Amino acid sequence: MFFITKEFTFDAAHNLTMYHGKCEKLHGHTYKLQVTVAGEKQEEDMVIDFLKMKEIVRDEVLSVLDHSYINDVLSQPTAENIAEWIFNKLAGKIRGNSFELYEVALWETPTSFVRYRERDGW
Ligand SMILES: Nc1nc2c(c(=O)[nH]1)N=C([C@H](O)[C@H](O)COP(=O)(O)OP(=O)(O)OP(=O)(O)O)CN2
Ligand SMILES: [Zn+2]
Repeated sequence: MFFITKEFTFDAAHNLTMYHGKCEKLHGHTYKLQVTVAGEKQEEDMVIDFLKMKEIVRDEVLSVLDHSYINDVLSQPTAENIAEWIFNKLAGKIRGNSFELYEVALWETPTSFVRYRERDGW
């Protein structure tokens, strides 16, 4: 089993509406996103082409979130909810006979990140 990871960044603003503290105020982050696919090698001895991952993430995620106000997409845009939303946007697009989306990891700050997988037991 191989785990293929591609990394991205995007800039966005948000405020946590159901939160009492500094993050209820409007502020922004440069989010770091890692998308990981699990699978076996097929044609060209690749699991999935990094270029294909880049195109899918650009079309499905970055086109919506980069330079956005994330509350327009999610009413409570915690890192948890954003990572889950990204996973659900990508899962149907990154699926084949020999590979599938494994994990989305999302950094809100250099020291704070979440990882989301649809199921446990990998
Ligand atoms: N479990 C979660 N906790 C917090 C979230 C979240 O999405 N999930 N979000 C926030 C705020 O959005 C905040 O922007 C990030 O918090 P924090 O890591 O405390 O930010 P700092 O800039 O203070 O980070 P440092 O790297 O520690 O300076 C809060 N909590
Ligand atoms: Zn924040």
